[in-house]
Amino acid sequence: MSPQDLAKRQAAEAALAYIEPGEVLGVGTGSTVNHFIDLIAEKRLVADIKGAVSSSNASSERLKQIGVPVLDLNQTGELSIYVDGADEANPALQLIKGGGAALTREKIVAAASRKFVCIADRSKQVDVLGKFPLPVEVIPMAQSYVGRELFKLGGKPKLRDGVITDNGNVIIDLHGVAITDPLALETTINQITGVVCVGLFARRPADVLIVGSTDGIQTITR
Ligand SMILES: O=C[C@H](O)[C@H](O)[C@H](O)COP(=O)(O)O
Repeated sequence: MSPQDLAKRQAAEAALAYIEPGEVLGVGTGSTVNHFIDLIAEKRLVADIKGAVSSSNASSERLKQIGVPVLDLNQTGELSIYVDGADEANPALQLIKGGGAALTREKIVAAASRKFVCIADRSKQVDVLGKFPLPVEVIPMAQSYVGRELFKLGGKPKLRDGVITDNGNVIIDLHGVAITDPLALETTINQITGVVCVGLFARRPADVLIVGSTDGIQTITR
């Protein structure tokens, strides 16, 4: 396992402590979350979990494989805990997410959860968000229009080739914008017609960030 992968696994392992027995768990998407799902099985915690609401078809499949029932958010009500990774996190625990194209469902599950526990390796920590291209999920017929509107914001919008989201939409990645005011940019992009969701989690940041590294675990709480 690479040092980065090991760091992701360490963060994922620390997040197991947030699982509330008998509760429905929110589960995100990505390689760090895959460690979290695998660890639930390895540490024999499956029976503790009533079920999970998942943010992607990929995570749903992985959860079912280890025997965790995947539930419909419309049937569960508010969730106590949501565990997910991130592409970037700033000191206010605002995030860029969507490198795996799951941003919309991730934002929905995060919004419907009381506590959002974000797990990451140290490479994801930044002072200013925006080195990682900002993913925007867009209704396919609006992709050219939205691209032109995003261009006006000063960055370089690029269609993510060959990617269709679980919701049947496309992803435009906005490159080269240093996000000094995440709340304002989230609002601006949300208001572009044809945008389904922007992968900027400023209005709903993480509540806890667990960072894994070769030096060990660091837990940051908002
Ligand atoms: O759409 C994907 C998600 O936002 C992921 O949580 C994010 O891309 C981080 O993924 P990873 O854990 O693979 O670095």
